[in-house]
Amino acid sequence: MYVGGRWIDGAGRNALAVENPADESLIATIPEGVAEDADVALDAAKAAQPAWAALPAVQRADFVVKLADRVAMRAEELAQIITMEQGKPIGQARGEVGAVLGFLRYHAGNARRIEGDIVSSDNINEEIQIRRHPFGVVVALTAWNYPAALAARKLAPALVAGNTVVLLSHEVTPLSGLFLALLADEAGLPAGVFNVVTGRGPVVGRALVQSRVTSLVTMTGSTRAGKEIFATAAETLKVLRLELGGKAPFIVMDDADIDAAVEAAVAARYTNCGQICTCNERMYLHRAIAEEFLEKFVLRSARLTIGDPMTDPDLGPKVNSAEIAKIKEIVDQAVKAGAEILLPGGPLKDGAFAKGHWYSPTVLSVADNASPVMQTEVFGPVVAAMEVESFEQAVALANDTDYGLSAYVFTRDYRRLMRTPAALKFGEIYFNRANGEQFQGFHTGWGQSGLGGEDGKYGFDGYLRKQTLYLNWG
Ligand SMILES: NC(=O)C1=CN([C@@H]2O[C@H](COP(=O)(O)OP(=O)(O)OC[C@H]3O[C@@H](n4cnc5c(N)ncnc54)[C@H](O)[C@@H]3O)[C@@H](O)[C@H]2O)C=CC1
Ligand SMILES: O=C(O)[C@@H](O)[C@@H]1OC[C@H](O)[C@H]1O
Repeated sequence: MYVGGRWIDGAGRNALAVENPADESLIATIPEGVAEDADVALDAAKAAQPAWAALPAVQRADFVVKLADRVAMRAEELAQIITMEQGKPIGQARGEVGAVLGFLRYHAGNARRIEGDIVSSDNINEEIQIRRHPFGVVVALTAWNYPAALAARKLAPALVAGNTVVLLSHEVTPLSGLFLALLADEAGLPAGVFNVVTGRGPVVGRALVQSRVTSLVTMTGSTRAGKEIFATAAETLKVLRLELGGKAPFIVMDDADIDAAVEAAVAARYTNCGQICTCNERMYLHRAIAEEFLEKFVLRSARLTIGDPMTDPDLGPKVNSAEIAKIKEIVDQAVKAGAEILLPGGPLKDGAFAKGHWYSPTVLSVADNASPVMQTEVFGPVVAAMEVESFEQAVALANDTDYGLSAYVFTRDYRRLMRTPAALKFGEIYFNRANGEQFQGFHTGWGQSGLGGEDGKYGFDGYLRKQTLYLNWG
């Protein structure tokens, strides 16, 4: 762990194994942190925060840019760490490093945009000012699907805003976060400004959320864990930013460019082996184009390459065996409930796949939106399609979910396109394109997909609290 500018070897703690999901080999062990580790890290962050906040914002941003420069210098090492611990194909891991750089550099650019307001008062000789301040100590909890990018997405705005940070690097993929700490150390970040602890969410994560030292918790992960964190945070009324699960609908209408829709549906389902919160999780296809779309989609899915992620295939392994078991269960339940199998796919266990966590692209067709595969987040290379009669039916079925993160709509009808934002209850909608947020956007989940939102000016503003001054000189 990296606390107060020093490396702590975790002596006296249990060791947690870090596995390479491609071959199940042991690549590292990390300390299984306990509540005391959380407290020590929070104290270091608290001690460092006043001096950090006192720096002009551009000087804080300079440190963040130096960190970005170190990431750029050692980009290939970080990409290989990501692939080894998480399993995404190396080309996609390089893309994740690009996202780390983007988050760091974008938010460094916000340093000169921390502003306030002067508002007219109802009283004579009085002015109202609204100021922005950092919260203090921010706790960052990340998912395993983008272990480096998700950490940078929180770290960069938090630091530029004047907060200090304690990151719990997910126990399944802890090495990327620890490597970022190493690079931050090389970049000369002052001690205690960025701290990284390891261990399990319900133990060290819970202690981080519970502590009175923590002012704000920013978490990306499952809706289940988000609810636990919400409950824990209630005791001390913490400010929360939760980026949770999704069940994105992919709507293709009769007037869509079918080939473009197929390509986007493939990218949005299978990138990172389907392990993205914005992935295409269920498809609603207008009956006039459903047959053509599915024929092409199944063909493209069947042709995707799967194998050793270091050789940069289309799909690497899933992150662990629990995830394989979870997906298999969803597919089994869906088939029991009447789903038709269009591409059997399923777990791979033989030959080159004897070791590792492999799941081949699987496509189903369903007639009932209540099917488990249309309601439960898969987070893997499995997708089901359902025929619809109209745009209105597609929207109603898409909205029939507790989630509200992202949605896809393929249509060339301008009227439909303009009606969609008010009709679909999702925080992020992709029209006529595949997934992939931009740094200046706002990644935000509605419903049980979270609260808060990240990126862009609104994401940055989330790391600043407001203070109102009534200045009377009467
Ligand atoms: N909306 C979004 O931006 C994204 C959402 N996700 C969602 O994340 C999920 C997969 O990620 P996982 O790593 O399995 O998430 P997870 O929910 O298991 O863990 C997320 C983080 O929360 C911590 N944590 C877990 N339980 C905790 C507790 N009781 N108290 C405090 N901390 C706790 C974990 O240690 C980890 O750091 C999927 O559902 C996916 O949709 C993933 C990426 C992006
Ligand atoms: O969190 C996700 O799964 C996505 O938002 C993903 O995370 C980092 C990448 O830049 C995003 O596409």
